Amino acid sequence: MVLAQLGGSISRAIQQMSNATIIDEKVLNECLNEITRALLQADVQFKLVREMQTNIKKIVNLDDLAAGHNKRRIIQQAIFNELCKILDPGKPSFTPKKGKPSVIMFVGLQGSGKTTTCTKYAYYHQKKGWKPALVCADTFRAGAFDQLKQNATKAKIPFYGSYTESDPVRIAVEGVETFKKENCDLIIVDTSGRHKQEAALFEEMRQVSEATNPDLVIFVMDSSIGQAAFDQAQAFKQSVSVGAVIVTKMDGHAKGGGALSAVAATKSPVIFIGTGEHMDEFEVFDVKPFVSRLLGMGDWSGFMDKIHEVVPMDQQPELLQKLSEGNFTLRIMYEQFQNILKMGPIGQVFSMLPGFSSELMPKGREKESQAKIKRYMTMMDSMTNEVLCS
Ligand SMILES: Nc1nc2c(ncn2[C@@H]2O[C@H](COP(=O)(O)OP(=O)(O)OP(=O)(O)O)[C@@H](O)[C@H]2O)c(=O)[nH]1
Repeated sequence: MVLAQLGGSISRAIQQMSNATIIDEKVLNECLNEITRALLQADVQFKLVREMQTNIKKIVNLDDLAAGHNKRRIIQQAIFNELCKILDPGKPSFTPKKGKPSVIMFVGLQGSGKTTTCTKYAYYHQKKGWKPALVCADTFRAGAFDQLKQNATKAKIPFYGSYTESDPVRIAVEGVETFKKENCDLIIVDTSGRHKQEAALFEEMRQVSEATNPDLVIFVMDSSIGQAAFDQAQAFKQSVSVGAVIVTKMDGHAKGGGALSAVAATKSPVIFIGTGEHMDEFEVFDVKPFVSRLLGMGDWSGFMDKIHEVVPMDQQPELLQKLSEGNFTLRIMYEQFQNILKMGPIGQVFSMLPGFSSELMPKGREKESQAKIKRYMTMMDSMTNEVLCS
């Protein structure tokens, strides 16, 4: 997973510090230097890393911490808070309201995944009862309209675009008007990919924004973006009022630190992440559970939600009752193994438990573990049948 290596390095630095008998200035500095190195290696912008280090040092004043204070926990919490601060500027993004038309404009660098993400965003809301529509204002890339049309048709979402009109402003305005008349409540405008060096394309984006007056501009960013991330993201923010970020390709193995910098540059929250090429590989983004899992600190609330999702409500009290009576049968064990498999990729589930960073369960090994559990299941299946039949 993206950023897994960074998470692993930070966790190791904290662990090494914990192993020290006394946590003094020297030990803290060593830990922070290690974290700084990891962040820089992962492509996080230098200025951001410096700021983070200064803030942590300000918060963790070892002289002021009375004996008996759990210094390790305080330092770990400070690192956690600083990473959260990068990903969440503290002000929520505009939230569209069902039944009331909202215009959402997608912008970003070339190939960042805008068109794919527009459809994912529309599909996600459509499943929740919204009436979304897609407008293709990308007249720059040949094939952009065809791609959007194909995605929209597959998801049964209405779309608007043109093969002949070359003015994206005109298409965007016409599309938005059309879908407002059709009472669509989420009108999504896809725009061309561009870099800050392309002044004319930036001016064009500004014009589309001015003409359609979007309620929210979403900056779509590829997680593998490197050192140039901060400046590019800042240029977008200065041209149009970016209000939220979606980070794509989180299923890859990119270093991901550039993405952290770019998020900081937009001063806007990450609202979703893309985790694959398919329409439903799209997740709501929550900062705290994400950073918690990244640092191997677990995500108990996410884990409990998963359990509630897979163990049917009516079976939960019965299961607890049996367990409290020490009544743990082969049948219960079998059913619980089945439930674990329903919880999704095993790596994702493990990363919710404290002590497991996603680096410890890389993608390749997830399949291996899932296969092992499946083999246990088959074994358990025949054992259960044998016991029940005898
Ligand atoms: N693995 C993975 N691939 C993705 C994800 N999101 C998009 N892609 C792929 O990234 C490539 C580029 O996506 P597009 O949606 O065409 O990107 P774009 O930003 O619209 O491209 P331009 O219009 O040229 O700027 C495609 O091959 C997508 O399938 C993701 O979350 N994970």
